[in-house]
Formats: sequence, structure tokens, C-alpha cells
Amino acid sequence: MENVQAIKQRFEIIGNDPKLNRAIEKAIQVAPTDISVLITGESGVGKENMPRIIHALSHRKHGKYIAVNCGAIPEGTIDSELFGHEKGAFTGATSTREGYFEVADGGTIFLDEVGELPLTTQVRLLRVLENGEFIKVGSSQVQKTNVRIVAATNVNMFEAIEKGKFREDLYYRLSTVEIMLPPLRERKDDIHLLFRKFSSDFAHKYKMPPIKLDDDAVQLLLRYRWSGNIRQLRNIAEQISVLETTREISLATLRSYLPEEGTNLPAVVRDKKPESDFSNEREILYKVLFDMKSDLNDLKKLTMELMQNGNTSKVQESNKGLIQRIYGNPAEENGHSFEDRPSAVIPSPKITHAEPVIEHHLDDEDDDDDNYLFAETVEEEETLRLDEKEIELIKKALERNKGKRKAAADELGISERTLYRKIKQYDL
Ligand SMILES: Nc1ncnc2c1ncn2[C@@H]1O[C@H](COP(=O)(O)OP(=O)(O)OP(=O)(O)O)[C@@H](O)[C@H]1O
Repeated sequence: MENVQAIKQRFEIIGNDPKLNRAIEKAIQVAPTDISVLITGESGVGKENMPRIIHALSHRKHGKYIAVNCGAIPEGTIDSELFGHEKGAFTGATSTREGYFEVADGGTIFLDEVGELPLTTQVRLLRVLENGEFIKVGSSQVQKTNVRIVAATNVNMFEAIEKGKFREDLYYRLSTVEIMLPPLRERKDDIHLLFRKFSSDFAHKYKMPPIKLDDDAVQLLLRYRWSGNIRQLRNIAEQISVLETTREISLATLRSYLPEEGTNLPAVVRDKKPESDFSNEREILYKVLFDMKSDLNDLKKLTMELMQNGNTSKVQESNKGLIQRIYGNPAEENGHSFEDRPSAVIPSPKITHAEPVIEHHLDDEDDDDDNYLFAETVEEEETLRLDEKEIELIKKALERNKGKRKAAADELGISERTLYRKIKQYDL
């Protein structure tokens, strides 16, 4: 059997914490079986590594590995994404499409954020788990697939079950074996190790000497809560690497990069966020401007296409997502919207040596950007500035809400799914 150290090296996993080692050991043990595995742990703890290990060490390693972010797929399209659809199943279904469960036959599917699956999809998933059967949307024909399922969640599944948001039977089917990844704050010995690794990576990337923390800064690093876990630590290391001119980082400097630790006090004192939390007019204006700018750019794209090609079905087809977003789609209200996909297949660059991976596109429309002449430098700069503002807005909202995505999304006036997409898009 592969040993833990070798796996850490192969998958570039840093850390020596016993709970991390145990998690990797479990992944190695279950890999050769077809047992369903549920990975649990807070956001940013490194859950995505586990299914990659399991797949790579399994007899399915030459089969496909598809990672799907269930939290990022619009509810109206999720069944079609996972199980496929028949031509004519709904408006926009112009041809038959294979879903991930069909494509991944003989391989592994990683269902990240599985707790976000709608109940109707949970029923379909249960059927796949029980007897390997599924039915395409709009079809009556039962199909078979042989897929190993690894799922992950950062929500408390028992709470979700209690609230009726997740089926208990599905939970038990998914979690034959559970692998728990500890939060970073419980891996004290790994924090500085990870920071040094990221500092060295960013020094290499940005071609400058690595940053180094002085002793007091190290103490703060170890004391800090790291509610965003390794993802947050990595971002902080990157920011400091890029923005600081001196390479020796003091306590004060490090502190200036760390969002205020959420003491419980303000949360207890205010049961509802005061309006002023998001009432900075400039922020609101940036947000409105950003939305308008995106719509305008999208409309320009569409106009250009129409001018070049006329209102052909090809134009409509290639701009389906855009047309739907700007003008709405009556089908969506019926839960049969097809577009805005493929939105949530997580890229897995580290595993490309073994098998094909379906690439993800956060935003279909953006793919054609290069074709449009109107994208002048000035506009690009504006868009960039707006992107920065959007990132700033999201970061602030997350900080204010102590990393709680639901609350941050509410504050920003966007859906949790959209926020999730943005976090992935900007790697926040
Ligand atoms: N042990 C590790 N060593 C080095 N980098 C790591 C380690 N664990 C995680 N990372 C990095 O931390 C980031 C977050 O990891 P990952 O996306 O797997 O978290 P997650 O638990 O799946 O989060 P979420 O629930 O939000 O999807 C990634 O950039 C990943 O490469």
C-alpha cells in the first residue's frame, strides 16, 4: 500500500498533523474499494485533495475523474448537468446531451458541496448509488452507469437533515466512510510550515525573495483563527509577498493584512447587521456600476454578433446563456432552464496525467471575448478596475460576516450560488 509521505509528495500536500495523516491514510485504504466516501471539513481545508488521491489509487485510475461543484450549478440545470437530457426535453435542449454520470462511466465523480443539491436531484442520486441507474431529463429510458462517488461538504449534514434539506437515506449511502479534515487552527504545527511553503511559491512566481516573518509575527500567525483555513492563509501569503517591499515581515505588518478576528461581542450585541455595514455609498455605487457595465458589455457582444451574422439560430444558440440572462427565460421559472453551464465542473489540473477532466468555464460568454473589437484598452482597464472593486466588495462582505457565505451573499444582494461562483472565479 502507498505510504502517506509518498502521497503527500505526489499531491503536494503540506503538513504533518496527525489528523491530516489519518485522513490521507483513510483515503489510501478506501481507494481500491468502490465504497462511497464523504469528505467533511470547513471551507478551504483541502478537501479536494482526497477524491484525487482516491481516484488515482483506485482501479478506475484510467477512467474519467469529474469534479462537480454542486453549489455552483443553477437549480434549473443541475439534473441535466448530472444525468443529461433528451433533445426537446425543455426550451433550449436542441440536442441530446450526456450528463456527467454517463460520461464518467467506469470512473469517479467528485460531488463537492453535495449538501447544496436540490431534493429532487438527491432522489436521482440515491438511485444511482443504489443500483447504478439513472434517467436522462425528458426520457423514460433507464440507463446504467458504473461510477464511484466521492462527495464533500462543509455544512453540518445532521442539521441539514433535521431541516429537511438533505435526505437522511442519501446521507448514509454517501458516507459509508467519512474522512474528516481538521480546520487549520487545529493544525498549529502546520501553519508556519504552510506559510513558508506559500511564501517560497510566491517568491518563485513573482521572481522576488521570499517573505519571512519575525518571531512576533509567527506568534500571531499561530494564534489567528484562520476561518478561511488554508485558502485564506495562501491568499494572505500572496498579498504580503506582492505588496510589501521589505521581506522581513513584522507583527504590525502581518496584522494589517489579517481581517479583524471576529470577537463574539459585536455579533451578540447586534442581532441584525446595521444598515451601515453596507451603506458605504461608494461601495454600493461600484456594485451598481459593475452590474451595469457587465450587462452593457454583454449586450455589445450580442449586437456585434447580430451585425456580423444576422439573427440566425446559430447566433441564438451560441449566445443562449447571455440572451437568457439579459432577457430572462420563461422556462427557468418552470425549473427547466438549460443554460449557464457548464458552470461548476472544478478544474483538476494536478490529475490530468491520469485521465481526461471536463474543464470548467465560470462564464460561458467570456470565452469569446477575444473576438470582439469593441474591447478597447480603456474598456479593459475599466473592467479590470470594476473587477477589483467587485473583489473588494466580496472580500469586505465576507470579512464582515466572518466568512459566512450565506450572510455575505445576503448582504451583497446576490444568491449564495453566485457568491460561490465569484469566490472560485477570483480564487478568494
Ligand atoms: N495540505 C495542503 N498543502 C498545500 N496546499 C493546500 C493543502 N490543503 C489545501 N491546500 C490549498 O488550499 C486551497 C483550498 O483547498 P481546497 O479547495 O481543497 O479546499 P476545500 O476544503 O475543498 O474548500 P471548499 O469547501 O471551499 O471547496 C487550495 O488552493 C489548495 O491547493
